[in-house]
Amino acid sequence: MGVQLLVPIKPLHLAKTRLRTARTLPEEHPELVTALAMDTVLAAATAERVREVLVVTSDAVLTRRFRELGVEVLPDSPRAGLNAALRHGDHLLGARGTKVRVGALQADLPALRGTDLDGAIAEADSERSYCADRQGSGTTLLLAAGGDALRPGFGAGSATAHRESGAKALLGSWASLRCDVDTETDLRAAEALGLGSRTGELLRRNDPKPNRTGIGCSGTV
Ligand SMILES: Nc1nc2c(ncn2[C@@H]2O[C@H](COP(=O)(O)OP(=O)(O)OP(=O)(O)O)[C@@H](O)[C@H]2O)c(=O)[nH]1
Ligand SMILES: C=C(OP(=O)(O)O)C(=O)O
Repeated sequence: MGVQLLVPIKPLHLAKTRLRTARTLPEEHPELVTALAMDTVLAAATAERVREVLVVTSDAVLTRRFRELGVEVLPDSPRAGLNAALRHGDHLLGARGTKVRVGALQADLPALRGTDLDGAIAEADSERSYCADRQGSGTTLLLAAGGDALRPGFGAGSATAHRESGAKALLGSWASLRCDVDTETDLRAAEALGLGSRTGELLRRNDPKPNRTGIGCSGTV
């Protein structure tokens, strides 16, 4: 049957404000956010237990870029906020009559492996379930039970919120599914696991670090 995964992404000019890494130039930040999300979505699409991956966004550039890749994009909720965006996506699928089993996947999992996602979906069985991030506080994946509503509780401390709302904690190791990237430290952790090609290429292009001073920075000095 397979899961329909909603991947919410903020407008590029608002996204990933904590991820001001010195490894990309400020003007490259939208490209970094896009690369993280594309690596996430393309990896998720390789999972055998995933039927389709749908991006939820109001950003015109992201909409065009994902559609060019053949990924369906749902319009964001008129009401701001991550949980509203997810409820809106869930509602749109229900209204179409195409809803099977919905899940929400964070858009910042650039080391994701389809096999880890398959492992989590298998462990969830048919129950409403969540996978916490590597710190144990956030949530990287939330799966609804069967054709039920998703009931997302994302935000600070969402792992606890999801557990307290009755969702089952998924306990497998799945390092690539738990490694969401909010900070430079997270980006290094994802890199150690192996980044997807888009994020990896963007960072490699900038190694050694971007030269903001105009003073030579390659080779020895
Ligand atoms: N479609 C949509 N996605 C959202 C919205 N708010 C947050 N998201 C997405 O939800 C995910 C989790 O949000 P955060 O981890 O807080 O990411 P962020 O807000 O981009 O990062 P910071 O600015 O560093 O807090 C990210 O993929 C966001 O792009 C929203 O209003 N609409
Ligand atoms: C919104 C969340 O993401 P993050 O921890 O990445 O901010 C969450 O985990 O619920």
